[in-house]
Amino acid sequence: MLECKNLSCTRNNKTLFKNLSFNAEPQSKILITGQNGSGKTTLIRSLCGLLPPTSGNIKYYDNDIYENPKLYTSAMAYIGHKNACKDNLTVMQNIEYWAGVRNTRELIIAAVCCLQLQPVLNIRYSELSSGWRRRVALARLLVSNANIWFIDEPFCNLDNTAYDLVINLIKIHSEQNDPDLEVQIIDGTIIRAHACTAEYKKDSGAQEALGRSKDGLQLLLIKKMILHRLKH
Ligand SMILES: Nc1ncnc2c1ncn2[C@@H]1O[C@H](COP(=O)(O)OP(=O)(O)OP(=O)(O)O)[C@@H](O)[C@H]1O
Repeated sequence: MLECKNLSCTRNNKTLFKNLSFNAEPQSKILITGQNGSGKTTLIRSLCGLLPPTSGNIKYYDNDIYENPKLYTSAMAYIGHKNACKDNLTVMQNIEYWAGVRNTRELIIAAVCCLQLQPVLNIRYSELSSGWRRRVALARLLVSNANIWFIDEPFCNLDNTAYDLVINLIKIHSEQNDPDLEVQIIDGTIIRAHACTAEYKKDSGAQEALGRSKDGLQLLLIKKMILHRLKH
């Protein structure tokens, strides 16, 4: 589904990654690990179509995502470091706005339930704590109805409850069938990609709330600093 060939990226005369190739099939999960500054966010932004790699190409169902971005843009959702929410809107208004952009109003309830946003729906985004802000941003994954999720540090600022909710979302999105693919960046230049297995906690009802939106959900790419939390 997503085919990456010989990706390289140089920034400020420093090679961040070189000749990185991997394929991501539906239902796969890719975990990107590496030291601070090694290029994880840069790689994700390249895969999202936001930062062309120095060389190599990325194809989504045989379409180069930089030459033919339209199909790809509507097929993926990206949650970066910045939550990209509107300060002056309430939580509900933010979610409604995203659903309006994607024409997915029928997914609003599932998104609210899955992130358990009911207590803050009428609060202005600017008045929320960091953890709640992150939860609101993650709700965008659900209303996007995207095949591919890119999440940069998904667990940043989350408490244990929210952490479990996000693990559930990841599990449901990828249907937990296939082994993960782990891409590791070491010392900024050495790249390896291999299969690994992540164990997830038992789900706690989120699946039911997500039922209607499940069909379109297939692949997840995450950058994570705390790999061991998924494995233990
Ligand atoms: N806008 C930019 N312009 C130039 N260089 C940048 C820019 N953003 C990041 N860099 C550089 O690219 C390198 C990789 O940064 P990146 O944010 O991809 O790393 P990371 O692995 O995600 O780091 P962290 O774990 O700290 O979030 C760093 O050396 C950084 O200084």
